[in-house]
Amino acid sequence: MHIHELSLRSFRNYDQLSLTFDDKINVIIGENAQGKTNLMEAIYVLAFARSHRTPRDKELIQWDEEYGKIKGTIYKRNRRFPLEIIISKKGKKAKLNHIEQKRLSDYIGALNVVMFAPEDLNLVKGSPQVRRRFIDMEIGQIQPTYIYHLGQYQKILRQRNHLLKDLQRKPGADRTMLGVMTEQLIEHATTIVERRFKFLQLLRSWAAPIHKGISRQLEKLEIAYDASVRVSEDMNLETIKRTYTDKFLDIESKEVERGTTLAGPHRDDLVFYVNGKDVQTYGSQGQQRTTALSLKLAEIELIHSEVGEYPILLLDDVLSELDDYRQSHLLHTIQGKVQTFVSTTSIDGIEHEALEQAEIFRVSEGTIDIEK
Ligand SMILES: Nc1ncnc2c1ncn2[C@@H]1O[C@H](COP(=O)(O)OP(=O)(O)OP(=O)(O)O)[C@@H](O)[C@H]1O
Repeated sequence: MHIHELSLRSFRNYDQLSLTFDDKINVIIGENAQGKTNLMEAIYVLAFARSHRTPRDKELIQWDEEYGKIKGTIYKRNRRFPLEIIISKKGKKAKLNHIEQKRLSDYIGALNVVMFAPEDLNLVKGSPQVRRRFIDMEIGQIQPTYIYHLGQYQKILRQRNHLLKDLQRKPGADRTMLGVMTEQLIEHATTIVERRFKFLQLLRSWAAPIHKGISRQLEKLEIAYDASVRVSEDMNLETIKRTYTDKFLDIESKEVERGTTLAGPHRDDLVFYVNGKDVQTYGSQGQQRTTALSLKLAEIELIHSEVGEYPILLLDDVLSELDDYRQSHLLHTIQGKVQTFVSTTSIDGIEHEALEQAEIFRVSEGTIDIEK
């Protein structure tokens, strides 16, 4: 799939912008703070109806404006799809084929995007939240109903935590409502966990051979799910549910005492092992980077196998962070098959034949000129 046209209105530092892109490689060059990441972000928001760098949609609207708009035309399975996101101070609207989608889960998934930015190199070293977000975003774009379960789970989790805080103050109060909420929480939690397990199996099957290739056959990558409730990948949904129910019965008093939910997918994590050793603890910076790169490349292949088309790849200022070997591995892998956007302050350090045919866009203070 690829984005053919993109137009922005009052989005970040872009007043008005209209561009058409090459279906292979597009390079966005500019000094710092000119709008490179903002352009990448616009494509990301067009795919996910949310930003990768802020949870506050309002920040996306150009200062002093009432609303911001991103419009794009994408081609997927040789069909043309117009997409549109309108962000106002009151909320946002997502339109697919000019029709507003009431539920974001009906919108997300039309455009598949893989973003690779310097902060993704933190996937291994960073907090569990970074890894949960990674897995959630990826499952969400190939299985939009996952987003629905995740949204419901988070809503019930907030209400349940609120109730647990109340019970913490009045431990003798009636707990009927807590039971009802726990049941609802388990319903969504178990679906989330079961889908994460299935996704992990796929991710592993792609990431392990890719990692082996990048490490010149020297490293074996394994990925484990670190669950806060003792569930395992060989369990079916029924068994996962039973295990969850037992766990929550077990920890009820402790949860009331602490005033918060102590187990569930919001507390789970991923662990990466290279040659049997936990990369987060024992891996060198190079091994951690190779792991992050393998996961990103695996994501591209996984989306291709599930959706039938390659996603769009956004490389935001990340090429210069990779050494020549990893850079060239990445560019070689995507060459000719993945529409890619590369942002950089200078193209000098990036020497690869893939970039020779690229369309070059120069960004300066929120305006873009095309250079051939
Ligand atoms: N809502 C907004 N309205 C107007 N301008 C904004 C808004 N949000 C951010 N900006 C401006 O956008 C610019 C930053 O753009 P961007 O993050 O795309 O930089 P960049 O070109 O990627 O730079 P770097 O190479 O430093 O990452 C800053 O000048 C910032 O003040």
